[in-house]
Amino acid sequence: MIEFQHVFKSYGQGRSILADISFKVSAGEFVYVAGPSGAGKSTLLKLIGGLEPASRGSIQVNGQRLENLSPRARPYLRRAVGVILQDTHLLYDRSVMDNVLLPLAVTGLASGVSRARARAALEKVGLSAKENAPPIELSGGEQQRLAIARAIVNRPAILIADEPTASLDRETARRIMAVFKDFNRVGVTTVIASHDDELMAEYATRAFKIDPGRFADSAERRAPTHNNIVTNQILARNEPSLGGSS
Ligand SMILES: Nc1ncnc2c1ncn2[C@@H]1O[C@H](COP(=O)(O)OP(=O)(O)OP(=O)(O)O)[C@@H](O)[C@H]1O
Repeated sequence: MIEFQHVFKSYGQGRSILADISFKVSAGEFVYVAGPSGAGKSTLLKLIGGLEPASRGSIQVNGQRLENLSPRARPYLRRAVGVILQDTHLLYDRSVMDNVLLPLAVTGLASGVSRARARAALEKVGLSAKENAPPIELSGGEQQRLAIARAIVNRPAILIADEPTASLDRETARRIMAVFKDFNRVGVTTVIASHDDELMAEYATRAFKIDPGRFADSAERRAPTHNNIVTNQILARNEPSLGGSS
């Protein structure tokens, strides 16, 4: 579903943020990416979402190689990967409904179909009652749920989220994670960047730990070579949902 092979990333002429990263995420997994501030978690998510190009190496997402993706294939990638960035980029001068309709605007769906889909997305995140409100009237947790609704309205195969619980209290954070888990249960491959190991351990099936310094991937038993340690740890408590018992 997601495969990185010897991926390097630097911005401009700067140092490598990610160096020789290789990993695979299978369909239906729930992975979280950990690591200290500046380690490159957001960068990793942006590479998966095709929002930043790799400097070297090969990235495959949902069957497509990103390094030679044609401009025509780009919208399909956008639809296959739902993205929730740290700054949710909500449109504060539009309604909740309009925010969720936005990604559907380019799909050519009839407006009735789009509205029905947007309603279904809002229902899934528990925001049906707020569809006419402006996002500014929503709490932090509700705004995060709106960002999730907007990310899943195109029914992506993969959902990536950057620190979606960062500024939320424990109970609200758990509610957000439960929303992600619900989507993951129906097969959406989920990758979340987070500092919150304890919370993530409750939901994720695997942890990638990026440590700027050296590189190793314990699951593949590789010797440390380059700049980043990616400890790839299976979280035994949470079985992958696809093909699993739940
Ligand atoms: N667009 C950019 N241009 C130049 N440098 C960047 C850019 N985006 C990120 N960086 C740099 O890349 C490094 C990794 O940043 P990134 O945001 O990926 O880390 P992070 O692990 O997500 O950090 P945090 O936990 O603080 O969000 C940082 O040194 C950052 O300054």
